[in-house]
Amino acid sequence: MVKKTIENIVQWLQQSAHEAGVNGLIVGVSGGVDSAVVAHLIQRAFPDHSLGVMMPLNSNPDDMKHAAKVIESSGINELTVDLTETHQLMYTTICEQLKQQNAFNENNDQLAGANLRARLRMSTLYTIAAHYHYLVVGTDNAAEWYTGYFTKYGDGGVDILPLVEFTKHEVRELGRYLGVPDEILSKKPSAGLWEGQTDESEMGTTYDKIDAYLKGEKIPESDKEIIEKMHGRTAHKRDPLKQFHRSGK
Ligand SMILES: Nc1ncnc2c1ncn2[C@@H]1O[C@H](COP(=O)(O)OP(=O)(O)OC[C@H]2O[C@@H]([n+]3cccc(C(=O)O)c3)[C@H](O)[C@@H]2O)[C@@H](O)[C@H]1O
Ligand SMILES: Nc1ncnc2c1ncn2[C@@H]1O[C@H](COP(=O)(O)OP(=O)(O)OP(=O)(O)O)[C@@H](O)[C@H]1O
Ligand SMILES: [Mg+2]
Repeated sequence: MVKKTIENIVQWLQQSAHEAGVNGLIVGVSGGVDSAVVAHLIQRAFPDHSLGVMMPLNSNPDDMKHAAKVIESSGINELTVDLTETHQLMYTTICEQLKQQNAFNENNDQLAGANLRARLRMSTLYTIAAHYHYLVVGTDNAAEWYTGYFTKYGDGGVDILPLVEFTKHEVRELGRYLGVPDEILSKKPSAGLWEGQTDESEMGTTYDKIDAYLKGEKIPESDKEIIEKMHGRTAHKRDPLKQFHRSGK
């Protein structure tokens, strides 16, 4: 069953690239399980034309060690671009201007800086992809997609999304079959956007609950409320065309 699913995704990746007329595929490799699975899948689809990019940015050294393990376990080609200085320079330059205008908002500082990280990674991937003539592959799974737990035009700014129908549990199953190292399969999901961040503590619910809810199973009312609130608030991320002004002319 998992074998067939993987064959289908690999075929779909090959077809997507051929239809787009590109030579191969690229993904950001964070040391987390979602990008680990995507790295293994794109390597299977394009053994000689797949690239994993590690983009440390004040990153937890363990995450970058895990990312290096994924490069090894998948056999994907690798590139590293350290974005620490770029981010610092860009964010402080912007904040200096905001402070001069009295518009710097302390409450939104952490999230604004965090989302800039995700958007710098997106820009880096597209710049590299243009040189290689590759498509940018995203890593969002069904739980992240439904809850909108990603940065619009950051990690959400991609060309194709092979895992968008799979729950977090299913992504781990795919990873186990593909040979993703155990320590990556069992680690706590984190966006790594600030120190100590974990997805579940930020969201206030768990992937197990979101997965169960997406499968139509019963979950506590309080978790359902959190999930539906996130879903509603992030509709604009899943369908940006909805935000276009239409005059009817
Ligand atoms: N109704 C509406 N119509 C059109 N646009 C709307 C809108 N409401 C907000 N917006 C726009 O959207 C922006 C908010 O969305 P966005 O910029 O995405 O930011 P936001 O959703 O506030 O934050 C991103 C979330 O995703 C998490 N994340 C990010 C990256 C990676 C991962 C991970 O799991 O690895 C997780 C991150 O920790 C955070 O909780 C607003 O600033 C506004 O510009
Ligand atoms: N340091 C990084 N280097 C390269 N890519 C990164 C880095 N941090 C995040 N990304 C990209 O952003 C994506 C979104 O991060 P996310 O945390 O949702 O996925 P993950 O780290 O692969 O898995 P998990 O959700 O289990 O942590 C990653 O899959 C990866 O493609
Ligand atoms: Mg992560």
